[in-house]
Amino acid sequence: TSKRIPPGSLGIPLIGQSLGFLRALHTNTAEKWLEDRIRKYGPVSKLSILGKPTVFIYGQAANKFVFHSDSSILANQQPEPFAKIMGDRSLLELSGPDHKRIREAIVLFLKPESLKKFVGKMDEQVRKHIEIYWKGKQTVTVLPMMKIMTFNIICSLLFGLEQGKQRDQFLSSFEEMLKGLWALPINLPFTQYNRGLRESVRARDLVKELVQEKRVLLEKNGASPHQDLIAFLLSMHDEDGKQVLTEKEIVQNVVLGLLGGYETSAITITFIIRQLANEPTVCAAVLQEQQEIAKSKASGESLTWEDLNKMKYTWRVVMEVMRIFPPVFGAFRTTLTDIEFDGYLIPKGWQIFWAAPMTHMDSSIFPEPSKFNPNRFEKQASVPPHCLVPFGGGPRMCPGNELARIETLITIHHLVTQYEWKLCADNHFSRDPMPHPTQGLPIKVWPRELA
Ligand code: HEM
Repeated sequence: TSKRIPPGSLGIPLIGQSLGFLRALHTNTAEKWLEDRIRKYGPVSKLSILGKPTVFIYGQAANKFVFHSDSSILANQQPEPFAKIMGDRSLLELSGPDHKRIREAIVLFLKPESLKKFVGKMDEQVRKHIEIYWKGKQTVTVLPMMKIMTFNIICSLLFGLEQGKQRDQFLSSFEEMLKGLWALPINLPFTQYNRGLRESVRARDLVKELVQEKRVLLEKNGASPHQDLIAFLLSMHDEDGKQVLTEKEIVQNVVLGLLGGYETSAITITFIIRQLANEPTVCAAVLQEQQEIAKSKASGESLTWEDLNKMKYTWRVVMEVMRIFPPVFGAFRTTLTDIEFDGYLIPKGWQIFWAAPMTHMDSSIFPEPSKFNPNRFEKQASVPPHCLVPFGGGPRMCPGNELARIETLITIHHLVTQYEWKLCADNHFSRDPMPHPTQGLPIKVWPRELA
């Protein structure tokens, strides 16, 4: 082929530009880091991140290309740390029929019609959380509290695991696993990558035990297939009576669901709380919408699916928070053949890197992009396709988006109707690689006096 490989440099072997990029994420200058690249090399450029040659592409057409290219040319193979820590049978590593089979099974459990019946239970868990961690307190550090809450919700939904020692063991393993994902793939004692690898083995062993316990319970008819994701997947059989997912696939994919789901949701809720403190007018409008819903309920009555569908303004606030502060900065694909994009050749086996902020903060797509303005979503059709991508897009779009919507709306409902708050720390945040506000967002809280 006569096409050119994109401009740029691959840097020092193995390390490439990883350190510079990770530092930029940490100091919350990753958008600028990428903009500098674009100024220097143009819209398509090569670099090396997390151990592999990579091409960075951005914009509406680039997002469409990443999310909708056929999986036979653009696979979801991740950089080495993701692959080793998450395992070779997780959705993140699979493409084609295997991806489709596992994803369809998980989506069947996470689709809105199935999650509807968990709204009451999630409502109960959010109230319990607020009762324990917020009631009577003068200050609350939001992010760690929200991580506990979303971890608990997802643990009971995916694993059927309620509060207790087993669940606490999980939390510490999962935190280390998450940190290891975006580490340099240098496996020496005391590196973050090494800790991530060790904890991933421990976490998978814990989940394996849980799967085996659940299998026994199901065989004795003591568990409902619909009570949690593990029971659901264990109960799925094809026409020949064969279990649709192997035990290894169940283990790796419920771990993926938990890892993909709890910190992302906790961060979204944390940034909403931060934003409501910074934007009194927006906060007043959210309060008004939520009080209308609260008025229609008896004291202590749970929120329902129908209530969530009335939270239209609050949902616009959530979308605006995810536009400006996307929990997932970006992700990778791997080319399975030489492919062409925008006149350049991207060789087989290279990574492609997409980054959400590049369209979220583009003024030709979202006018005055730094301005927090939930009303920009009043007309859904006003957002062009492939531009608002906090959950990705296409056949790999986040299957947990409905679960995230439900837990976020329930939490905001209870917090704004019961409490007021103001920030105790500055507005700064860093990305590790997910955005973390200074000191985890400590706030002063007091009960809301009802008018
Ligand atoms: C606000 C919360 C969340 C955000 C912002 C988010 C974001 C994302 C993004 C951007 C992707 C696509 C990555 C790519 O295309 O490379 C993704 C995939 C995924 N997410 Fe989420 N997520 C959230 C919550 C959840 C929850 C609650 C779950 C699980 C219950 C979950 C499970 C997954 C899984 C399994 C995938 C891989 C799907 C596949 O490859 O087919 N996520 N998520």
